[in-house]
Amino acid sequence: MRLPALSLLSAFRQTLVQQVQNTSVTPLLLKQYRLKHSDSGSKMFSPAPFTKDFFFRQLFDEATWTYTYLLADLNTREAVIIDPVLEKAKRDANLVKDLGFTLKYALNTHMHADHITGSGWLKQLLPGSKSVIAKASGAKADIHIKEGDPVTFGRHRIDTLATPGHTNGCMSFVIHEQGCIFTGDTVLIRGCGRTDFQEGDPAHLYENVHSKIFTLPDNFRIYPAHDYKGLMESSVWEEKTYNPRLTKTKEEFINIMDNLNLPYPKKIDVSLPANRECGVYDIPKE
Ligand SMILES: N[C@@H](CCC(=O)N[C@@H](CSS)C(=O)NCC(=O)O)C(=O)O
Repeated sequence: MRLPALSLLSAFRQTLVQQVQNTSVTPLLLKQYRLKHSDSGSKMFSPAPFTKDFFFRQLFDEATWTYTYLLADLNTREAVIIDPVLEKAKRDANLVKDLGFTLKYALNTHMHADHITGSGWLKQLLPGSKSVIAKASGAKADIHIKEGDPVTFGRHRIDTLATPGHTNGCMSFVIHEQGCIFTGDTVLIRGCGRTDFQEGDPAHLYENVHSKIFTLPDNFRIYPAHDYKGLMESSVWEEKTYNPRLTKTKEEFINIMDNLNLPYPKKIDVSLPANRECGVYDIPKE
């Protein structure tokens, strides 16, 4: 009897697994073999490569554990920066200059409570750049956006998603072609933004994540605004599988979020008033 090609392939794999099991191969090797040859393995390890004309740099503020992202079109040299931090504005401006980029926009995923945005000062350091934030945030900026308003730099396009829950004005920025999303504080790696101040609403956060972020392809990279454990990126698949909060039911999630009992961010009293003014309030003189 002739076996169809697919059955032959799976019979071959089965034999291989049996052979591996019968030898002294360690369980780790077996696990790696299974991951490599299963769907979940490829989903986990195969983010789409960035295109050659796309520049990506993750930057870090060690005082507040904030990630800032500098993106650029390598042909036109137009750049955008996502979630810059005031104290790092000079570093970021110097990097933009060193690389021969022109900063078009300083984007904020939301009105941060733990640090002052660098967008106001960057506008002064890099004249011509404009600050951007969601209208729903209530913060001042040169450009107010809502869901669906595209943000472009060179030929690249950021699609904007409204993902309120941590704050009313939270947005996530997707670049479909590069297979990545910048989630701000909406999805953190194995966590999510707290919902106990500003306009926090755990039900909204949960619904927005499940309907707008977890519906993206599994291999999309997730870049958050913070990580407190040293992790740098995740993927839609990883967070759908391992996020200890967002994998729960909505009711369980609300219960978790209502009982986090986290201390308030140390800089909340200076950050919120400054960020309402786009971070131009109390700019360091140096
Ligand atoms: N200790 C930090 C603040 C830590 C914190 O509250 N982070 C926020 C995002 S910044 S408002 C958050 O949502 N955390 C979620 C979590 O589960 O930790 C400081 O003092 O700045």
